[in-house]
Amino acid sequence: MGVAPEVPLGCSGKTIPAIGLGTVADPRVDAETTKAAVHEAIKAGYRHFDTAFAYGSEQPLGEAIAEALSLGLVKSRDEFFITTKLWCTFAERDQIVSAIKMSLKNLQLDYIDMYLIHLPLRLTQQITKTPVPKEAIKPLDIESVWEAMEECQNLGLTKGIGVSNFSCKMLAHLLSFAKIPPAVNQVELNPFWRQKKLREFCKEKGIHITAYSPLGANGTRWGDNRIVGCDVLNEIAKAKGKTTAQVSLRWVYEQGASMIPKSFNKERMRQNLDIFDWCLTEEESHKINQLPQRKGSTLTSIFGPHDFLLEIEAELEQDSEA
Ligand SMILES: NC(=O)C1=CN([C@@H]2O[C@H](COP(=O)(O)OP(=O)(O)OC[C@H]3O[C@@H](n4cnc5c(N)ncnc54)[C@H](OP(=O)(O)O)[C@@H]3O)[C@@H](O)[C@H]2O)C=CC1
Ligand SMILES: O=C[C@H](O)[C@@H](O)[C@@H](O)[C@H](O)C(=O)O
Repeated sequence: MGVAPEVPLGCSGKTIPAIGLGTVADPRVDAETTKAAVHEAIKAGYRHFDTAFAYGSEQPLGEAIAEALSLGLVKSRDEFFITTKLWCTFAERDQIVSAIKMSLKNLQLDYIDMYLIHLPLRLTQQITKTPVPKEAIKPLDIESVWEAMEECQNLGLTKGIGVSNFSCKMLAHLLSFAKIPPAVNQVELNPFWRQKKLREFCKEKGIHITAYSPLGANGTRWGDNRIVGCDVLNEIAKAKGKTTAQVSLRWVYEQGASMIPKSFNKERMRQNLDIFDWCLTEEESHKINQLPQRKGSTLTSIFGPHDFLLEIEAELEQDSEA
């Protein structure tokens, strides 16, 4: 296995590597660059990778995995933990099994480890430009969509199923009818978006949280340097001989979540793995827990300022209240 410890996947008895590599580059990069970054990450010890149909990174990730297996860098497919996501244009009962099969083909895999509903909404058309027209954004028929997600797991196309960007309220509704409960909710989680309510709810219900944008998406269009440039985190980092990025990732790990920081830079991807043999003191955690809350990526910034999206955002924001 890789160098990252495994953390429990809720109460399932299964585990997930505590850290994985995110694969969305912004600005977007070509497939060869993504493939080369994944190759470097595998050499550094990463075994958990996060992708999505929408990212366009499934194919280069699949190629890098196939190459690592054929070179003997990794002995068996089972050593990897691969998450991918159902895109909103396929979020309908009768399209989901073919959507996962498409992702499997892109990834050159027989099964996925974790298949997530990417967002709590459906799109009736591909996004060609933003803002997306209001009439193209529809609510998710979660009961029938989840039934198809369960079918994916029952068919052996994925080992686990879960969701992404779901609120406590959405999860409670899902749990009320799910035959297979969601194993994961992948959400933004970092020292500036601490998701206290959501973390407590998920802990109680046995739903594992995976943190996206654990570094505040530094340098991307949907993020900024509020984490890597934060004086409080910087002070803690200096005292420990670490970087602010490492302090942020360590804080996420100490909340029991797994995380998927993206770095396509050889040194930084290695730096991000080096967070497991030291810890934050109570005082340091206390300081972090006082930082002002500010969410990075929002649905309205991706799709446009539509009322339905504003309602979802308001619901998601309640879950990060202190
Ligand atoms: N489910 C969802 O809706 C979402 C999922 N995601 C997933 O989560 C992943 C990670 O989230 P993302 O939003 O990309 O943001 P991150 O918080 O992981 O930040 C990534 C940015 O930080 C930089 N960076 C990485 N390591 C360091 C470091 N040690 N010091 C300073 N800067 C660093 C990277 O640049 P560089 O490469 O140059 O190092 C990159 O620009 C995505 O790639 C994607 O897989 C993301 C958003 C939404
Ligand atoms: O086209 C839209 C994009 O795929 C967007 O929804 C995602 O990139 C999301 O921000 C994520 O990173 O998961």
